[in-house]
Amino acid sequence: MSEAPMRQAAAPVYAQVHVMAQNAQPKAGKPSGNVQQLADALNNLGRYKQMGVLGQGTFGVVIRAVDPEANPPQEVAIKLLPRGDFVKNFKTYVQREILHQSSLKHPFIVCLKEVFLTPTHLAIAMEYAQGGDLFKYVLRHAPNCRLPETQARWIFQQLAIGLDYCHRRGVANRDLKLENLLLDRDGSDGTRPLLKICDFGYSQGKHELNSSAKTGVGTPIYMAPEIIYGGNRYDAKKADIWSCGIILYAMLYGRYPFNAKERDYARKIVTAAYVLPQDVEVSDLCKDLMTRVLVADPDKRLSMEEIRAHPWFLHQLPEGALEMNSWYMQKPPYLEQYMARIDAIIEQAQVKGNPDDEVISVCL
Ligand SMILES: Nc1ncnc2c1ncn2[C@@H]1O[C@H](COP(=O)(O)OP(=O)(O)OP(=O)(O)O)[C@@H](O)[C@H]1O
Repeated sequence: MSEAPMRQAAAPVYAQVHVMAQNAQPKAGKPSGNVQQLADALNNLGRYKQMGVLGQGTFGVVIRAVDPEANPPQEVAIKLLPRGDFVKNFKTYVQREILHQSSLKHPFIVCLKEVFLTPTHLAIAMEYAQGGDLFKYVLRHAPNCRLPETQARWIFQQLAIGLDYCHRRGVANRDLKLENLLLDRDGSDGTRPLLKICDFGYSQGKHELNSSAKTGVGTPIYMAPEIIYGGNRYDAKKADIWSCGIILYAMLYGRYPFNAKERDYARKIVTAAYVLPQDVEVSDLCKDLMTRVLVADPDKRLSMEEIRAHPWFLHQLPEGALEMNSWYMQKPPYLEQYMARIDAIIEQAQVKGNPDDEVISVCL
């Protein structure tokens, strides 16, 4: 058996940033997660009211807060990155996260609301997804950590539609995984959660997509064969589609198709040597789609268009879902007008602030 049990995926690998992270973190100071320190940082803004800490990722602490000035008051999630060396060392990551994600306005993508600078932190306020991440959602389906096929299809449909929109906008995510897919509710009341793709820190933008990607990015067990194989020239959109196949597999079987603990797991990914467990009942149509997505050769892998035309994908797809991206594409990317101000904030975030500095902010 080569499949792996459901464990939190290892941190993403980003050939340059990852090495930098390892070298720079002690000096730059990883966010401590100290609640009082975070509260102080927010008090300087005097607008958001902190409600608790949601978690800490590789690049920052995320807190839950309320915007009391919104009508009605609105819950938000705020990612806090310490000002100074930290932002300086991870400037590319920070720029990608803010610039790419703020150009994406879609119901299946976490919406960035405001970027602001406190004396201590660069803060990114975004839509709060109260259902948590898909990894935990799948784990809650005890005892097997598997979603019923209809539920997995609903999530996959949203993922494909959200990702299709990103790709049409010229953005490839490059770190799609269960942990980076959030849900607007936990579904415990029987309603179907809406998916929210988040974390665009490793994404590739329009200007970069015209040429192929040059940096091997992603989380190992979700990484496409062409990245592992060569790593220096690949189509990031096709690599995203592979990751969707891994996500679908994990939702259905409650395990991953490849086991990063095995010595030859990289070879298995490169040759797409995975098995479909026989102990789980999955329809033939679903297996047909999954095995045509998890194809080692990116040229033979299903394209987004082909996925969207596949009968398993189309089954029980809500009316109008196929057309919704054309509608969202009509909305002009408003980003240009904010670009200079966002750049200025990121520039300023590379130096530490003073306690009496005025808070600078851009609403997106
Ligand atoms: N908009 C949001 N709504 C609700 N929870 C969120 C939101 N954004 C992030 N979180 C949660 O906050 C925690 C930290 O998120 P973050 O994106 O910084 O790191 P990560 O995805 O866990 O790690 P990494 O950046 O290393 O991949 C995670 O548990 C994540 O689910």
